[in-house]
Amino acid sequence: MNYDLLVMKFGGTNMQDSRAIRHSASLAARSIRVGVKVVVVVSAMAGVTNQLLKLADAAQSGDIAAANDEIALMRTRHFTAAQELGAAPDSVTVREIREMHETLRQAVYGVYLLRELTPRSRDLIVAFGERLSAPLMSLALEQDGLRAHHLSGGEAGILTDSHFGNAKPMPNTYERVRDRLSGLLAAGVTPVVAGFMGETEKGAITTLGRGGTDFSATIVGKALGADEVWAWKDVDGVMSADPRVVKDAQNIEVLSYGEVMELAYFGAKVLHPLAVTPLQESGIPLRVKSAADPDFPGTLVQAQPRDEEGHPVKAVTAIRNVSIINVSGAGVLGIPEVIASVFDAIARENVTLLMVSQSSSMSNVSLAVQTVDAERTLVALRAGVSLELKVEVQPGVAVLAIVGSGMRGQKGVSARMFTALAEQDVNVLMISQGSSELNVSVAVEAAHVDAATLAVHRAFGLGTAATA
Ligand SMILES: Nc1ncnc2c1ncn2[C@@H]1O[C@H](COP(=O)(O)OP(=O)(O)O)[C@@H](O)[C@H]1O
Ligand SMILES: N[C@@H](CC(=O)OP(=O)(O)O)C(=O)O
Repeated sequence: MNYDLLVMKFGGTNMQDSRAIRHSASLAARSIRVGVKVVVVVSAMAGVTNQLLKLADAAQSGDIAAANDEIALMRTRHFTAAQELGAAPDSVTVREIREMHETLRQAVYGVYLLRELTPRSRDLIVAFGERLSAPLMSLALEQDGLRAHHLSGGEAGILTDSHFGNAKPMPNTYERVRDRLSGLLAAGVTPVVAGFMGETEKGAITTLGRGGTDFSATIVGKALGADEVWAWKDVDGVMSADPRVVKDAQNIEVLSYGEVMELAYFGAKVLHPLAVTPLQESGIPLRVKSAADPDFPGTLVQAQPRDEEGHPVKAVTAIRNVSIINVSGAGVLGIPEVIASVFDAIARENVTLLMVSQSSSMSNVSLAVQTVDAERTLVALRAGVSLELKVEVQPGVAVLAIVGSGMRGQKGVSARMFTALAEQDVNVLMISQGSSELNVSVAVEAAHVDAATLAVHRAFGLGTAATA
């Protein structure tokens, strides 16, 4: 296919050191050399986001020495990469990286002085990962003989709400991105955008949620009306299960936007859950591609699903670190106001509910939430609902989901899943099926999640072993 404009996203693994960055730049250069305009969107070097979160926590708890040690390690890593990519010690890139580390150090010192880490200051600190890797990608493209210019998310026009840590693009983002990037592209310059981040109307830095660089790339893709958005990964594409858990997981050739959203929501770390949302209206395809095997087609994500007769399920995914919160109280829960107070309390805390189920006797409601959210959900419920209700938490749970549009109207799919789980002696704690019939999810004990994933993957004939 002849492309005019592509957006290419490179994740942490593809930015992890100078060798990976050089290779990623060469993948963009392959297309640019044949006349395709490319916008590159980059993540932080692998591990840097976690390091930034850790050092911010250290500063907040008063351990500024530990925070500074981490900053020093990060600085060495970025300088080494710049040097290996050919930057001279007095070059603009090295100076820029030095200045950014200095600003980071000051921001972290502020957190230490105040012993306060707000979602706003955490975003400012954590976005340095992407701001620091963008100049490295520009450098690599320039070393490849191309013209490049790097920009922060805000400079690229990504304007968000002030939901720090999980910000969403504002409607006028798309126009702004077009304004900021079209001129560069027309002048033959490749824009390199720092992913994962945007800024509010007032210029405060925000982040789009973990894994948010995929989302940045699709925002840019929509803004520019790109032919496709390519997310380069360290896997072949979106697979039938996490390849770290299921060795014979297979690449899925085509998925619909809806299927990919379900997969990401239910734990497939390969894409950000909202990544496809900017593409839905325009129908721009997203391709997940292997950086190690660039000619392999990977996974095409588009509006229409592609279903194969006899294969209703396309993938199995799992969310680990889940807790179930049980709300019980015979008689009281049947009263609509009481149920409303349960959901009101949760909505106020902005907690994502992974699963909800209510017993038909109306004596019990079970809610599955991420374990990180369990404590505040519990506190909110105990404070916000009738004293007659008992609220208890059960940690150590995982949610397993099967996804595929071919399940719609098919009988026996859940039965197959439950048989596979029963044969593995896995106890099912909760069950839920969305009315869209794109997924069936179950809560199981966390200790059984890998065995359960393998068994369900096998039961639906998803592995290479099954198709060989
Ligand atoms: N269904 C799946 N298909 C592909 N990869 C998956 C799936 N589930 C989990 N993963 C994991 O997601 C990783 C890729 O996502 P991520 O590391 O965020 O990519 P990147 O940082 O390169 O953008 C893979 O290494 C793989 O272990
Ligand atoms: N660096 C951010 C954003 C991101 O998208 O990273 P990656 O593409 O490496 O998953 C994170 O770790 O969440």
